[in-house]
Amino acid sequence: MSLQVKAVTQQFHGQTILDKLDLTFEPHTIYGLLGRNGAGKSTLLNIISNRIFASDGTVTLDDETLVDNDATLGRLYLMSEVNLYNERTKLNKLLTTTAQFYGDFDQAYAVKLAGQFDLDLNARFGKLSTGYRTIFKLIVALCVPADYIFLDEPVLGLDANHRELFYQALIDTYTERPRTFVISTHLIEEIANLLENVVILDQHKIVVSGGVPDVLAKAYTITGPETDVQQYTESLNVIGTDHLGGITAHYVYGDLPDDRPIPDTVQVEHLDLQKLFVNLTNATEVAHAN
Ligand SMILES: Nc1ncnc2c1ncn2[C@@H]1O[C@H](COP(=O)(O)OP(=O)(O)OP(=O)(O)O)[C@@H](O)[C@H]1O
Repeated sequence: MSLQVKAVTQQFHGQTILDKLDLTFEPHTIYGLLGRNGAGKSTLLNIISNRIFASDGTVTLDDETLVDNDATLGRLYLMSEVNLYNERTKLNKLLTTTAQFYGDFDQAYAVKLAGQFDLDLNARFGKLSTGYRTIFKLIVALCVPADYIFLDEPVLGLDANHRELFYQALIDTYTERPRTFVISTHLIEEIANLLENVVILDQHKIVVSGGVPDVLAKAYTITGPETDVQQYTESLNVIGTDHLGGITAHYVYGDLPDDRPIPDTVQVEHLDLQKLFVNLTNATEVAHAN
């Protein structure tokens, strides 16, 4: 069972936004979908959940197409910025309607989460603040019985306390009922510990895709005097550099050579996900690798 994106291309007004993307989302895994503003994350999620049609390529779930296939589409849920709800309808009613649509909707958990977030279910959707609109949509996303849940900017407008509450709820519900979550967010530091896999989009392509530990295992900071650092990182995949006082840092993505000793003056450490992301997607840097 997996969701496969094959050679998906999206063009808007002759401009390529996504260029022949190949991706597999495995069951029961939490993914981070990362990319700079305008990288095409929402476009990809909208294509996967059949809200827009790709210019080319296919998306399948267990080898079944998602286009005009309600049974397969029902196994997917996309929570996004778009408000699908009638402003005048009360939240209670919206939950009941959703429960009628999705047979196994976890109404009890929805009510419990609403309590934790201090969300009044008697309120009308249109009366909610930006943050509470997001909270309501998140609650629905965490309670639908879909196998693949796509969360596009799930913490938009949420204060720090509510973000913490959401991350905890995500872990709780995932532990209780494993399924796949694909989370698109710019708050990388906050979410890094939750992610099992990461996909990074840049320049219309996937530049990183894999398990977070595997990806970070080959992400390095090499620091020391400039000439020594330069000598050591020569011909390696240097994705960024920094200079602080007399110290130079080269950020490297890829395996380090076995046959090149690390000079005593040079320190090798691992990068965290955010630093790796920033360097990989920095427009001034050209070296990319998988
Ligand atoms: N319906 C559309 N018509 C024309 N261009 C579009 C359309 N939807 C998206 N785009 C363009 O496609 C590009 C990617 O947009 P998208 O919203 O997918 O990026 P994103 O990675 O989600 O960005 P952000 O992090 O800023 O939300 C942008 O340049 C955007 O202007």
